[in-house]
Amino acid sequence: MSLKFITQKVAQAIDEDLMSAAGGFSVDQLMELAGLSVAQAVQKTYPTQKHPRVLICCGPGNNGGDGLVAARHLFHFGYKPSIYYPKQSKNDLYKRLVTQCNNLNIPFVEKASPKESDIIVDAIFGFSFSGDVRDPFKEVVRDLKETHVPIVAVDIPSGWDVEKGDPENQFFSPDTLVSLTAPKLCAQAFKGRHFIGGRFVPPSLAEKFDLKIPKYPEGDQVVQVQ
Ligand SMILES: NC(=O)C1=CN([C@@H]2O[C@H](COP(=O)(O)OP(=O)(O)OC[C@H]3O[C@@H](n4cnc5c(N)ncnc54)[C@H](O)[C@@H]3O)[C@@H](O)[C@H]2O)[C@@H](O)CC1
Ligand SMILES: [K+]
Repeated sequence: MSLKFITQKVAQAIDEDLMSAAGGFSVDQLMELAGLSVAQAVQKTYPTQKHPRVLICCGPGNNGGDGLVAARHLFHFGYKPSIYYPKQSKNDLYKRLVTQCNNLNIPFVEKASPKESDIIVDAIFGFSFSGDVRDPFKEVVRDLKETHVPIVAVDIPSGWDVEKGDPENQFFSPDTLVSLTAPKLCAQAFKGRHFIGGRFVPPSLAEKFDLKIPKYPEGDQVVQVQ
């Protein structure tokens, strides 16, 4: 089945539609399902016994929120997550997600150390990223290019232009990408393992934006498309 790759504007419009009065969703709900998708993609690809230590790098927006949710699910799946979250949001939703992780004794680390992990989840930037990477994220994005630890990117590989991707290979290319709702244009050039997640799109919305949502197997929250 062919996929529909969407622009940054369309990704934002879908998000707004889902959370409009007509769409009826809250951001918490969507983030919960997005984070669960990411955790499932990790669990399907990197078994707990072989890859217990997961470093989750979280950015300041909703992509980072997906990472916090994924950390909690990964803990319950039997992994040993740790979280690098250098620019913590003061928004109530994020504070609650941090509390939930604290209650599981998931450590928040001062520095992202790829060497001390078996998998890295890149939840730094999503579809609202633009321009050049600014601090405090320059160093971690650079470190991710140098590591050989497998990286699972949430929605967009951080640093990549949402539409143009990374034509000059300036940034890391993840082993696995979990596109939420629908892949963005940058994913057209992606050659690695590719999942679609975020199983919350009603058929009417898929039709409105002409999305080609692949068939999810049974109760799975992700479907592998490449
Ligand atoms: N509709 C969907 O499919 C859903 C999307 N969700 C997630 O939400 C993401 C989008 O979230 P947001 O719109 O909050 O945005 P992002 O999480 O993409 O990032 C926005 C944040 O990054 C900062 N930023 C942008 N460019 C930067 C740069 N060059 N250097 C440093 N910082 C920069 C902004 O100041 C802002 O704080 C998606 O990619 C996805 O992961 C889910 O949480 C819920 C459902
Ligand atoms: K990301």
